[in-house]
Amino acid sequence: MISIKGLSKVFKTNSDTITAVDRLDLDIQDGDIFGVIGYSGAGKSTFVRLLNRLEEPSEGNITIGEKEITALNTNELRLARQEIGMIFQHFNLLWSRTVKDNIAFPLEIAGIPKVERENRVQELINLVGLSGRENAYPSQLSGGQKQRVGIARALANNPRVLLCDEATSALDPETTDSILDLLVDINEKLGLTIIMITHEMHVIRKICKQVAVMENGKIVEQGDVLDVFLNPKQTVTKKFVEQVMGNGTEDDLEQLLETYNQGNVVRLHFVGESANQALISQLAKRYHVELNILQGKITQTQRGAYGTLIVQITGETDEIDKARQFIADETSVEVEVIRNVT
Ligand SMILES: Nc1ncnc2c1ncn2[C@@H]1O[C@H](COP(=O)(O)OP(=O)(O)OP(=O)(O)O)[C@@H](O)[C@H]1O
Repeated sequence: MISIKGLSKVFKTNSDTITAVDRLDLDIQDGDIFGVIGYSGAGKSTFVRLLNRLEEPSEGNITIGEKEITALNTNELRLARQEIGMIFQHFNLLWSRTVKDNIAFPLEIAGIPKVERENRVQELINLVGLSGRENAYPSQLSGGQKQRVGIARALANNPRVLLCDEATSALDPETTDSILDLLVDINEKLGLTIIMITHEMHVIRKICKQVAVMENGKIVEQGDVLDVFLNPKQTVTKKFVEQVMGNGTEDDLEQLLETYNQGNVVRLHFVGESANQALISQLAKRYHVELNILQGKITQTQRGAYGTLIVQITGETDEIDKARQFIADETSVEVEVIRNVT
């Protein structure tokens, strides 16, 4: 577990004192993909850099596993950092070194013998999907490929924790998704803990299990991603949820019901359902009903699907009842009846 207690960072400039991280407490479970989201200036980068002491804390404790990171001397910290990999928004690669030499770099520093090093580099190249690009230079790679090199390099010494500071913010949406898929794959294969710093709710939605929302150096809301999506409490959290779900206002329901003036209309609430895509087609196959999706938005999280659909159901009453019963008995989707025609 990663345990953070009373962590603060105060920057003092000639004219100003800025508290970037403010008495922060947080526990992160081993093997988790933990997201920290916040707007620019919230203190996310400072927070993540405190975890491996790229920034020295002004106050507080950080414990990773059995090691109290904040109590280590310089030598101990150098060794501990081998267990904490990090990737960056702008990759931070060595431009004069090839892909394989970039990945070998932390192994050289750790004093790993040449043959072992070469084997490990090849293993990492395969893991991140860069076979065939071993001898390319960073300038010859796409953004996504550069981040793959960054990931391979961060994993070289088998870390227990991977810190990701806006790791996909410089990438287009498609490349972002492929890098996020790779991170999930690595989390599952290697079981390491991933901490993702981001300002994009899409990143949280797609891969995180837990999320903390940061504002003014503090964590203002925290929990299971699905719970936070379902029930955002703080204004800042609501804004982030709107990034992926819209503002939740439905078209005028009265008007919708007037336009579709036949049959039953239900609102289906998906709260972590795993088989949502199949649900509508299953209902249509199993029962003599016709289903017409009138409105709605479903989004996928690591904890399942979340969102609502407004669906018109036409057919014989007993078939409609059976279809509704099926949803209630066999799925976690909640059915709210908007119009009941008997
Ligand atoms: N080295 C520094 N010296 C002085 N102030 C700093 C320093 N680093 C960060 N800050 C200040 O600390 C606050 C938090 O910055 P930080 O970069 O951690 O936020 P962030 O949430 O990561 O935002 P961004 O995504 O824009 O980097 C900001 O007000 C910033 O100006």
